[in-house]
Amino acid sequence: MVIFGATGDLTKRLVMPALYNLVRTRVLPENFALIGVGRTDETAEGWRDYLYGELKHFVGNAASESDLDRIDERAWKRLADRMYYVRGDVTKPDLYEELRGVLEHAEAEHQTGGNVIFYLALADRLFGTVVELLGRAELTDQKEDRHGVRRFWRRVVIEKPFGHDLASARELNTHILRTLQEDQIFRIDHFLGKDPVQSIMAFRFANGLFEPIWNRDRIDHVQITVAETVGVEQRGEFYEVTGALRDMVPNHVFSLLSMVAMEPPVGFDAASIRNKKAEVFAAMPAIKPSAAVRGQYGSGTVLGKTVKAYRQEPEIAANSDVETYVAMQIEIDNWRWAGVPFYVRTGKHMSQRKTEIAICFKQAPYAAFLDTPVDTLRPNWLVLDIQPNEGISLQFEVKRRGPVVDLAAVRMDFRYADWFPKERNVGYETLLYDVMTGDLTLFMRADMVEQAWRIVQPIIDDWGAGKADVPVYRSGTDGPKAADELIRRDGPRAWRPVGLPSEEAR
Ligand SMILES: NC(=O)C1=CN([C@@H]2O[C@H](COP(=O)(O)OP(=O)(O)OC[C@H]3O[C@@H](n4cnc5c(N)ncnc54)[C@H](OP(=O)(O)O)[C@@H]3O)[C@@H](O)[C@H]2O)C=CC1
Ligand SMILES: O=C1O[C@H](COP(=O)(O)O)[C@@H](O)[C@H](O)[C@H]1O
Repeated sequence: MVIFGATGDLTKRLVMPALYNLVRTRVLPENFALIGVGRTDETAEGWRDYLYGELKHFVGNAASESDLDRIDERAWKRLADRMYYVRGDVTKPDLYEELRGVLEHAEAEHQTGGNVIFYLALADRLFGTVVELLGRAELTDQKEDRHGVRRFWRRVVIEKPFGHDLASARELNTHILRTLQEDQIFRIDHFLGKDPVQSIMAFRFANGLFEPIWNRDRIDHVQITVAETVGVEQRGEFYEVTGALRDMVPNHVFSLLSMVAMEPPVGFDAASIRNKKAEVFAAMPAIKPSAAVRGQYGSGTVLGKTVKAYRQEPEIAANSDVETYVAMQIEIDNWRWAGVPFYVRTGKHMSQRKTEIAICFKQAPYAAFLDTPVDTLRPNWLVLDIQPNEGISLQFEVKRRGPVVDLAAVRMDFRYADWFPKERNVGYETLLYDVMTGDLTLFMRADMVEQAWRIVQPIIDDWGAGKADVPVYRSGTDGPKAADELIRRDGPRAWRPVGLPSEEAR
């Protein structure tokens, strides 16, 4: 594997810890090598030492507190012994000649068989250039024998954001497809590496119970929430040209939505699953600006800590109108979902970190209980908790104990932690493993990325026109008031509270 961007944040935070975990659990075979590329004047030894120092902070989800600082030295050594560093500028063709030499050395030394993953942990403006230069140096050519059987493969992992809008995403696809075949391209979305997200398909399609009610007959609406407590942190420069909509919606939020909304695939191969997800995107009309709301965090208190307003953060313009919160109503025009609104929202500096998909079922049509008007019955909620709690819960009505009929909403909970031992993983392990095995299921195809941008393009255009001020919401709250009005427009609906622990959220 060649990591372009070896000295960057993503490499230390996610890619290296995931590789280390794959080595530690012996998923990664011995015949591999890792080549880091960066502009920093560094040696292989210096690069290894730096990453070793960072590993303990990011290796994640330790089974117990005492495991947090503990690194399996033998596993680390297996990895470190196979690490190389190449200093160079990815926009300069000579780098790729030097890289070829190191790849040949690694192949001879570690019997890699010629298979190479190029991981583009770089700013998105460099994606097209790097792929083009890899191609010109013939490093993306795959070798087949005279019977057409592949002797070795070359794959490219591309980070997000994949484009800034529909036009740039199309342009980038056209650019990289001049060099690569679609099945060499792994457009990564780390939300799909999260176990509870992958589990959505198992929940829907491995149980006979839910699918018959998973449609417009029984479902009133769906809410998807990706609430964060973090602010823009040190990423001001990136965020000022990105904002919450581009950063989260056409990628992470739509990935969650497609898992919930897709039809059952005919098989569990990549093509079948990606086709079904692509059909969902194709059925989603472009979102009208009137169905979207944005906000920007002001100062406030998040988890007991006083925080600054977005406009006071480093590298942020004092008059910035970039959104840190977005909520919207989405339609899916197909047989299953016609008339069922999907409300999605995501924001920074909200009251609590919580990602959940909540499915609200239609209320019972009539109350058979004396003195219980039908409008006091609560709807059933099925909630898929993605993070930080991982689980699934179902809310329903029961009768309280006692002589009178008095109804109460209760919940049946499944928690991953109660059933399965906690694993030390950072979420990228599955995705990297899938790249190694050539499984494209969890990666976005060119047409899917373009559809996603098509759907949000009218909002990008409208907000980019700077016609209106961005409403400010207080940090530590659940977003701007306009979002509450958005969900109330078509019926007596309300957002589920973010601020309460999910155990209490009703
Ligand atoms: N950080 C994160 O948590 C996440 C990041 N991403 C995506 O991953 C990608 C990388 O992000 P991140 O790691 O945060 O960015 P950083 O700015 O931290 O790192 C950028 C890396 O690119 C290298 N680089 C930049 N220009 C060149 C060049 N011309 N030639 C060679 N190397 C170059 C830098 O090398 P040097 O410093 O040595 O110059 C550095 O290693 C982005 O697309 C981002 O959107 C996606 C999800 C999460
Ligand atoms: O890609 C991104 O995702 C993170 C949220 O990911 P999580 O796994 O920590 O929930 C988000 O903070 C960041 O802005 C965005 O670029």
